[in-house]
Amino acid sequence: MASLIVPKLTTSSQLGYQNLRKRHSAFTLKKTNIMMHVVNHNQSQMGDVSHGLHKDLGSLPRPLSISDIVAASDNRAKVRISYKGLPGSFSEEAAVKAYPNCETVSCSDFEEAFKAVELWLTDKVVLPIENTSGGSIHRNYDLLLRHRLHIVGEVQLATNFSLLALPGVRKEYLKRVLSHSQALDLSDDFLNKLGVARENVDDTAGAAQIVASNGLYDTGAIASNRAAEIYGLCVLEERIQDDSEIISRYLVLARDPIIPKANKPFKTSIVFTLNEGPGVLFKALAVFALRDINLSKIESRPQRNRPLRVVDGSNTGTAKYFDYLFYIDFEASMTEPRAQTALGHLQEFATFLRVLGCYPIDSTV
Ligand SMILES: O=C(O)C(=O)C[C@]1(C(=O)O)C=C[C@@H](O)C=C1
Repeated sequence: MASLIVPKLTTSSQLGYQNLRKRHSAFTLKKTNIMMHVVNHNQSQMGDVSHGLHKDLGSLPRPLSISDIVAASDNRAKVRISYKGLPGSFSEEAAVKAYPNCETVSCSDFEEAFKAVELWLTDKVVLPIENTSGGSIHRNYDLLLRHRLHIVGEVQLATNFSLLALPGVRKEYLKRVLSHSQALDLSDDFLNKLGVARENVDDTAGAAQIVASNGLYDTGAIASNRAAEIYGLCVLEERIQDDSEIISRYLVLARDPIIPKANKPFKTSIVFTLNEGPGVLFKALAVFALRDINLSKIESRPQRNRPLRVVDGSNTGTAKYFDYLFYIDFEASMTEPRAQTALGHLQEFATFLRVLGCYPIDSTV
């Protein structure tokens, strides 16, 4: 029987995590506040010691504790959200859609964006997980398991790509186009007709930023209209993607899970492993069907730390099977008895089971 893993809160004394980009002054300021809190606290304690131990102990500053940090973050007016990319990227737009008054914190990769939450530098991280044209972003499924954050929300966003260039540049001047690899792939027909070279960069907004800051008159960028505004580029053509409509789905993760409410439809995401055998996956899926619980997504990923399972069959000899992790999203809240019994049932034969989060369904685009 699998044990249900209740993820632990990850805290750290590494508040001086230095690698995050400091483009947002508000973020740097807040970060400095936390740092200063720690530094001031230590300095005043040292001052007391140097003047002898005559002071009333009650008046000495208390050591900083986790509750101070929690209180500090609760008092902040704005939620801080880390994301991979530059301002103007689609991930940032997803963060703003979910939390319109948030402070967004740009990070150079997903690991950094996750670490920012784990080190209490930001409150949440936004992670693209799938889109209707490109499918699942597999690497990001792996991140869900590698980190101990909880999914607290999902965001669906219409993703429309535009061709951007410096003011005065016309399409026929362009020799190459920069963008995120997926944005280039999903605009394949348009780029073929344009007959330009393609170059991958980290994110769509990064492409716009490179064109603008280097004054590249022969280079276009595929990015959003918002990125055009931010980096002072012109929109040469809108909605250049091959599929007329692309919807991207992002997950929002935080250190603590949320308590599901009854007034909204909720979804639960889980990951589990199974033993080899006939019909085991069928049985796993049946625990939901039996309780009339709709599954909205199923994904499998290799178990990278143990990719092959060796099974010794008495008649068939030794066999090696690929070993998988199964990720499932089902449309029920963890507060519902049918969801709890379904997971209890699954635990009877799953070899590992973890609830990644329970969160309100986003049905808006
Ligand atoms: O490059 C960006 O703007 C991103 O945010 C990356 C992102 C996304 O996460 O939505 C953008 C568009 C692509 O379709 C794939 C990835």
